[in-house]
Amino acid sequence: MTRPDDALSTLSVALGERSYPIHIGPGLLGDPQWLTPHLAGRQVMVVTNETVAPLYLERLKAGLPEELTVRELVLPDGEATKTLASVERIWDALLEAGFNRRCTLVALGGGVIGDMVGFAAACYQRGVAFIQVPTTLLSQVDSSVGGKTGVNHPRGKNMIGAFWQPRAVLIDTDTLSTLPPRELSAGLAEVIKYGLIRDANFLTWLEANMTALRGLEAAALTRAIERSCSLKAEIVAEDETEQGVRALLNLGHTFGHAIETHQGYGRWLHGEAVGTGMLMAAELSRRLGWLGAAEVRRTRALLEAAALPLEAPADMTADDFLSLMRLDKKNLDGRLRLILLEALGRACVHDGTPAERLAALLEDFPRR
Ligand SMILES: NC(=O)c1ccc[n+]([C@@H]2O[C@H](COP(=O)([O-])OP(=O)(O)OC[C@H]3O[C@@H](n4cnc5c(N)ncnc54)[C@H](O)[C@@H]3O)[C@@H](O)[C@H]2O)c1
Ligand SMILES: O=C(O)C(=O)C[C@@H](O)[C@H](O)[C@H](O)COP(=O)(O)O
Ligand SMILES: [Zn+2]
Repeated sequence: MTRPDDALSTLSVALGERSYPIHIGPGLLGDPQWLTPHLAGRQVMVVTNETVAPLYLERLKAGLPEELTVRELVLPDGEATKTLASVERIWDALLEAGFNRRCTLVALGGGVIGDMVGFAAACYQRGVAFIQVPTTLLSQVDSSVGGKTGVNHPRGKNMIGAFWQPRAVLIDTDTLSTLPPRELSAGLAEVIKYGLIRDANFLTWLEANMTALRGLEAAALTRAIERSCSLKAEIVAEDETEQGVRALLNLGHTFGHAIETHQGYGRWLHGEAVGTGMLMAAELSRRLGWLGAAEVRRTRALLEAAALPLEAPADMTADDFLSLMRLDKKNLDGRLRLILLEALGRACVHDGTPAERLAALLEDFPRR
């Protein structure tokens, strides 16, 4: 039986009283039935950015009942704006509107907006409700789910933040029609991540469907979003605050965050840096004797098919990598903790990588 193209699906992030739904499908934005049940009270602040506002803000507002007090805040675009100063603008707007503890923040946009709005909600009057309405592939498959919120610091990525879960995640797959190809590829990096860490069958499916995904074919995109969200929801339900298994979602991120920070936030997209970082992790796993050369070639081919960069930045030395990687939040007691691959579809946390093996990888890994 084939699934109709306009079918909606709902997943759940199981966190007891704080459990929430992830609704996935086309046409969700303007339809009041999805947003309204999750509002905490009558005050709603929609936060978005200058790129997304002209595309989707009116559509979202059309789905809100008239009797609500609705305010909007349109922030500048870009990873470089993921700062405490931008979050202060959200708090200023809430105070200026006289919003109280029963207000709801709605994050309409990609992961930058989602992370900042979630953090603003976590702190405003010690915590108010928020809803994620992700509009990039990356935010639909990853950042909108799981409650990691926060901002960057000039010295390190996502260094300031809080765990704060949304009330709901509303994924309108129609929004992907306006996404630039480079952003689509960045999102595919996090999709590939799920296959690499936890689902070898999904990885095989991605290999067979990469052309359809890059061609924005609705059925393929929906399946990739559903599988990604389902894997993430499972992990978050098991380990909300990253005491154990959740760290696997960081595959490629120790290298990737170092690239993003070194290059100045925004020159490399998060997904691009993570894609290259995953290849670095796969190659290190091979050098430690866990992966075979053929498995690294498979990983590289899939990243290449997703049009992701396969080389590290030319101006980044091994020492640049190491000094930034030492700041990573996963490290404990001065030991670097890396997510490595024991097989395609199975990842582990490793804190015993010999320093000389890591240094050699960082020296040898191709640059462009
Ligand atoms: N909290 C988490 O668990 C988590 C997970 C992964 C990534 N992140 C964070 O997410 C951020 C990256 O998110 P991102 O890739 O969505 O980047 P982004 O938010 O910068 O969005 C990418 C670009 O696409 C534009 N855009 C958004 N929706 C669009 C649409 N439908 N059509 C056209 N353009 C659109 C945005 O304005 C922006 O220019 C990073 O800061 C990363 O650290 C967080
Ligand atoms: O949800 C998680 O857990 C992740 O690690 C998902 C990552 O894709 C995401 O980039 C996250 O923001 C990284 O978090 P950090 O704690 O390494 O900053
Ligand atoms: Zn990520």
